[in-house]
Amino acid sequence: MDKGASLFRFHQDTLGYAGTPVLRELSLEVREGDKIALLGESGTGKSTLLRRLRELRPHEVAWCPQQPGLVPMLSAFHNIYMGRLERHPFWYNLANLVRPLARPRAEITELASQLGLAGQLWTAAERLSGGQQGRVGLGRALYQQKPIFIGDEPVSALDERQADELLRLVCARHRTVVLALHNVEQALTHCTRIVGLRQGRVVLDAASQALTPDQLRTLYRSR
Ligand SMILES: Nc1ncnc2c1ncn2[C@@H]1O[C@H](COP(=O)(O)OP(=O)(O)OP(=O)(O)O)[C@@H](O)[C@H]1O
Repeated sequence: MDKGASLFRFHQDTLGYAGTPVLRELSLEVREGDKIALLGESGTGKSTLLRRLRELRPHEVAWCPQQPGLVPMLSAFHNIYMGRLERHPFWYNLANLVRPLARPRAEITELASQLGLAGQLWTAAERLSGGQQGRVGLGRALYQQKPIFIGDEPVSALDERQADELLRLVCARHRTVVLALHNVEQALTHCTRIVGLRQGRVVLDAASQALTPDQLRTLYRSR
């Protein structure tokens, strides 16, 4: 299969915060068509890398952060709609806030049913369960309709069946996907490439088909 165009390329780079390095000697290339799972212990730098990817191509990235950051008083519908706020003029967004317009209403109703949120579309975010809030956050990222999906543990609040369904949806709707995950089976099932981090360094970068869950679990073993 042809390799897609290069989207992100790091060569011996350091990523971190205000002079504090988190990822060291980072060499990594992400190409169009990649479906990458980032694995590694908590605190090893997965979110730091994902944030950097988003900063590098802000207009092409559908961003699903670890904390969905929903507006508590607004409905699931309106929180999902916020994924496209910037695409519309102020008056359109205001009109849609007061009385949802036909087009976004149809689009978001359809998306909400794929997310298993059909019955919660008009419920305020603050009245949803943690898993439902996570799905609204995911819906907002999907509604952005950008070619690259970057998700920071986007299904961590969901049960296995829902997580599998939604990861399938994410991968079907985006050519390029980079996800921080903790579940090695989910990573191998849904992603074609695994990047493993340990103590701020890339220690694994291989095709999923060449790997087993046990090999991936070693990323979480203390040495
Ligand atoms: N905004 C920030 N300012 C300074 N340091 C930060 C900031 N965000 C994260 N860090 C530090 O960077 C390191 C890596 O954090 P990061 O969130 O990238 O890890 P992670 O692998 O995504 O962890 P988790 O699986 O728990 O989400 C940690 O030591 C963390 O304290």
